[in-house]
Amino acid sequence: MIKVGVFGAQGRMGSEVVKAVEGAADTELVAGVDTAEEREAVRGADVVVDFTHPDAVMDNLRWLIENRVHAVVGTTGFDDARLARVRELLAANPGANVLIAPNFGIAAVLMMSFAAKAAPYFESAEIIELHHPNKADAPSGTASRTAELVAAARERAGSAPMPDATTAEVPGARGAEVAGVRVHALRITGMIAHQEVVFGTHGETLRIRHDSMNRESFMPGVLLGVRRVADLPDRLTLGLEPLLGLD
Ligand SMILES: NC(=O)c1ccc[n+]([C@@H]2O[C@H](COP(=O)([O-])OP(=O)(O)OC[C@H]3O[C@@H](n4cnc5c(N)ncnc54)[C@H](O)[C@@H]3O)[C@@H](O)[C@H]2O)c1
Ligand SMILES: O=C(O)C1=N[C@H](C(=O)O)CCC1
Repeated sequence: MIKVGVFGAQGRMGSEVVKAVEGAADTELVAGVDTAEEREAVRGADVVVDFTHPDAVMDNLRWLIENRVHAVVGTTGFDDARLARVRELLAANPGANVLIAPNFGIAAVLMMSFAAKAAPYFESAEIIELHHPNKADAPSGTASRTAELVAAARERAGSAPMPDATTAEVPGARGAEVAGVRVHALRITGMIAHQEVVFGTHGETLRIRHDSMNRESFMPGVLLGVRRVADLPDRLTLGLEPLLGLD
């Protein structure tokens, strides 16, 4: 039995994780912790899953790493500075591995992988992400990672800069730029998590779309992370790709 704790247990994702951990045959819930509750409640857990808030996750990670508890992190908002801090904490404290994935949906991971594969074949690539309006961060972690993967694939292929004649712009009309790729974030009541990567070249376009219809959709990926995090070859793993044989 893998002993699991959940940070953000009262939240939209955390409450699904609690159900998934309780429902799986090989995992056992030690405790769910939410705001203002004591992290000590998860002591004894082999793995803690964090779906909290970008403002909370770094201190949670520090606590887990210092206490040698493996971490499976779905909370978004990671940038290079945050990742450098996590590496620093891991270097100073033996014992715990960390898996941070911006999206635990298996189909979402495939969508990112397919987008990276397609990227060198098109002049233009832009990303539209659509989420529920309670989301704190924009653009989404998934969109940022997709932009980075697309940019890296284009760079490896020696792609020319994307054409764009815009000289007059209402601020924001062309979206945000992440690794040189335009990202457009929509916040729409009734939606959960959706993304379309739009590619174009002369006479042809390709749109790669992913839709999460509910939050259960993330649970197979979360449980995969819980089962594998302790044995991952690197102390810090980014994305579910290596666990799916995709990188
Ligand atoms: N990686 C993925 O597949 C994936 C999927 C969905 C959401 N997310 C991300 O997960 C995060 C949470 O999303 P959500 O929709 O569940 O949000 P939510 O607001 O519904 O839930 C977050 C919960 O965390 C709690 N919380 C805040 N600070 C805390 C702390 N210090 N300790 C313990 N609990 C704390 C809040 O009270 C809340 O109950 C966001 O960053 C979101 O982008 C990632
Ligand atoms: O609901 C959210 O918030 C989600 N966040 C992740 C992101 O930022 O990419 C994944 C999808 C759901």
